[in-house]
Amino acid sequence: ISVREEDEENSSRGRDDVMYVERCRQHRWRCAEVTFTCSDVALCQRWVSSIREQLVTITSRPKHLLVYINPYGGKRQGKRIYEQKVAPLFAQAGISTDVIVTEYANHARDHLRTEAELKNFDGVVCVGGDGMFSEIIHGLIWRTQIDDGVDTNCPDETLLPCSLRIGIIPAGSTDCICFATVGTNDPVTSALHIIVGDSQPIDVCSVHHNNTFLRYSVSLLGYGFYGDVLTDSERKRWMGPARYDFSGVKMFLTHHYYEGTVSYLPARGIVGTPRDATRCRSGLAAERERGQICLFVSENDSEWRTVRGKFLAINAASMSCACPRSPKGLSPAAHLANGTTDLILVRKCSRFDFLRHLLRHTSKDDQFDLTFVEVHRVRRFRFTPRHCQSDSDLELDLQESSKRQIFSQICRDHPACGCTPTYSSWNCDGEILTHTAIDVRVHCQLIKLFARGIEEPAVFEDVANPCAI
Ligand SMILES: CCCCCCCCCCCCC/C=C/[C@@H](O)[C@H](COP(=O)(O)O)NC(=O)CCCCC
Ligand SMILES: Nc1ncnc2c1ncn2[C@@H]1O[C@H](COP(=O)(O)OP(=O)(O)O)[C@@H](O)[C@H]1O
Ligand SMILES: [Ca+2]
Repeated sequence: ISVREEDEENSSRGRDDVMYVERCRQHRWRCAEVTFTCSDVALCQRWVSSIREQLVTITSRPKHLLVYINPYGGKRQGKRIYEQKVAPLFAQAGISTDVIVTEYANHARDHLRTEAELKNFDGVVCVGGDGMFSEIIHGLIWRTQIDDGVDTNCPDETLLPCSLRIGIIPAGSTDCICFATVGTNDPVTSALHIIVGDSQPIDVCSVHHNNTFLRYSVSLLGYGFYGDVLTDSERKRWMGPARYDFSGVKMFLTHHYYEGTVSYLPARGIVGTPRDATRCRSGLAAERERGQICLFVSENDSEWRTVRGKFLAINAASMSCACPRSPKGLSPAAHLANGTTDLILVRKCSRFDFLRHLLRHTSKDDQFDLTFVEVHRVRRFRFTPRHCQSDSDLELDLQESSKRQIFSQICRDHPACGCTPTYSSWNCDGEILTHTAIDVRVHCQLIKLFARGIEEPAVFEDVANPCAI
């Protein structure tokens, strides 16, 4: 990280402190320090300047960063986390910063779009949750495309990759993007990945409706269960991150399903499937694989497939979506940068079966090994909700609605009738998208993070010497 020369008064000895990264348990990194002493002061100074020269030659390390802090997300600790845990490390590593504490939603996005002097910086740091990260990528992607005249309303346009890397200091409620790319939600670990200049490309989904751009997504696009949990939880922000647990149980009990048509373009010519036991991990082999995968991407190699039905959840996971609530994620084998998203369709089933599926997100069991769940690795997909139901469907639904009466009391939106609403909304990286009919396309490696993907535990876990956490 850095080297510091110590003055020892009335002593002819030289002394310097070297700060370095030490790996700890569960993917955490810590800043450790070692002191070198030497009887020859001049030799000691040569050590210091030699280490400093070596550090300067590592060009991937950022020197100037633009930092956005969301003071409102998570437990509202973003500012404190940055000032107490991150800023001192940046200062020690000789990184200068411009810090903006946001004053309203979309402040960071709009500042990046219109004001920020991006040429002055080597990267952007986001202090907040997935929603704050979403603001940053919307600003950066927009800025990159506008500079080159790309029409972002056209879903078929090839988007230009953003050159600035983004660092995430987790200070939100789920922080799934940080967890799924670093392996832990720990501000110090994230700061150290930024300091050492890590780089991890990430796929981005564009979401359109009728040739109009709606949003970008990098982690979860979820309709049905996760859309409903998000909508309900936003009304309970005062609860902090616990709002998701409350709304999760509530939406599980209400058991809404939604009818519609999903069409998708299966990913051809890629290594792996969503049912693999292997995981996306950092390292040279994975990097080579990633490079190849994006070279061979072609939508023309595949044919559209269509699935109609009643769904409790339609989830597209462009990364594993691992987070503390679900350590292996919604799609444990999903890759960070292979140009695909894992489309998970959970058909209407009993509450008991849906609970079995949900609980498997939190255990080692396979959440896809159920008759009502299917998963496809895709490059593109569309969803269209069904507007009106046939008479026979209505009759079946009437029979079911009597069973639902007992649960309807807890559903504020539909307190009396026990009916299921026709539409859900999309959960797009934790932001509500009210358009239901959408066209989604994956853009391979559109952005880069100051991260390296999750390291294999065997690489670094020294059981004999775990550092204190
Ligand atoms: C009835 C028991 C339910 C148990 C379900 C456990 C499964 C949890 C899977 C969580 C996947 C989360 C995917 C990540 C989404 C985030 O982008 C989003 C916003 O994050 P942030 O802005 O940092 O808050 N978080 C969510 O949508 C929360 C979903 C929680 C669902 C219980
Ligand atoms: N200063 C602010 N005041 C209010 N909302 C903000 C502010 N800055 C950012 N936001 C918005 O806060 C929302 C939640 O932020 P996020 O970082 O996702 O936290 P959480 O993980 O708790 O949801 C996002 O929609 C983001 O756009
Ligand atoms: Ca959020």
